[in-house]
Amino acid sequence: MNNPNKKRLRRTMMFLNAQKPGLIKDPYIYKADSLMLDLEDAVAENQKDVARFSLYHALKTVDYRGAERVVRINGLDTPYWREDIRACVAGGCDSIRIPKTEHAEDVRRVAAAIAEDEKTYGRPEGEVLIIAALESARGVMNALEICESDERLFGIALSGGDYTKDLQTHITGTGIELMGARQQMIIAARAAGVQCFDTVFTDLKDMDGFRKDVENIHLMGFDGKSIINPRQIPIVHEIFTPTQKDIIFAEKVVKEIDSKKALGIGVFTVDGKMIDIAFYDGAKRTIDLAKASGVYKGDL
Ligand SMILES: CC(=O)SCCNC(=O)CCNC(=O)[C@H](O)C(C)(C)COP(=O)(O)OP(=O)(O)OC[C@H]1O[C@@H](n2cnc3c(N)ncnc32)[C@H](O)[C@@H]1OP(=O)(O)O
Ligand SMILES: O=C([O-])CC(=O)C(=O)O
Ligand SMILES: [Mg+2]
Repeated sequence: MNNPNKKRLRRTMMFLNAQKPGLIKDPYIYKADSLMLDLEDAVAENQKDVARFSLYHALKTVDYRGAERVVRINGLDTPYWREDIRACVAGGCDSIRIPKTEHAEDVRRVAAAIAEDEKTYGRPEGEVLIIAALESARGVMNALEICESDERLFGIALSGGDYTKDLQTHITGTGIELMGARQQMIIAARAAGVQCFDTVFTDLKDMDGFRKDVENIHLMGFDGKSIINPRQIPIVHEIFTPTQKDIIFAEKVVKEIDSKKALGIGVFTVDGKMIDIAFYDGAKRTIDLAKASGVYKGDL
């Protein structure tokens, strides 16, 4: 089960309420990398069946033009999650987001249900992937076991609203209250070789605060961010896409390391900066990210 989509580009993962046909009929126009159709907290309790029905038909009929179709199902402590998975798999979704994940076993329960439904609805085994949202102190403490829980899991995401509630604090806009969780989660994700995503920023009036938040999580090593509104997309894509200056430098590093290696030279400078083999993977990653983002013009 080696699904190449596990590593796809996911700078922006945009939530939209599956209850609203006006939102789910054509959200690909905004060009988020992933669309997260929500059956959980954005949907009122007495609208769960309506939202699931509408989601199924959207998955069946709308061409999302290459955007990943992720569905956030209801929690495993609700009566809805099993039917949610059936609608997702039968409808043709790409991935399932598990909310409020606390243990590796939560992921394995969802994976077993997906496997059953893939068989029933004739989909290839392993096609539907999983992302686990960590929304509590226990979930964050168990980040590594969750990252290593199942082959289908491509990543974990911090869900700051519920997480700060569990910590008995609140979202401040400064990021102080999220520091520990962010650090622990990115370390766990990298140790396990899966992707890691930051939480939503809900103050749509504070675009400067949003930009600072994105800059910080980019520097911490996150792969992308959950977002709630199309206006947030260009800022995240700008920060998460390598600049032409970064790309040209990375190309020089890769080419120089390759050619100096043949000459038996291990350490040298590029544009006045010391370079050795330790810089190779980082430079390669910049080029791969540039290619995936569609901004690479070179020949590597
Ligand atoms: C803590 C959590 O659990 S977060 C996850 C659950 N939350 C969600 O799913 C909320 C997702 N976001 C939204 O529903 C909306 O952005 C809101 C309610 C926050 C704000 O809505 P608005 O005030 O209408 O936003 P805004 O004026 O910027 O909308 C501009 C356009 O973008 C569309 N739009 C807004 N948000 C989204 C979205 N998430 N996905 C797709 N389209 C969207 C609007 O429909 C509007 O389209 P129109 O110009 O054709 O009418
Ligand atoms: O996943 C997210 O970022 C949104 C969410 O559910 C939370 O903040 O609790
Ligand atoms: Mg939540």
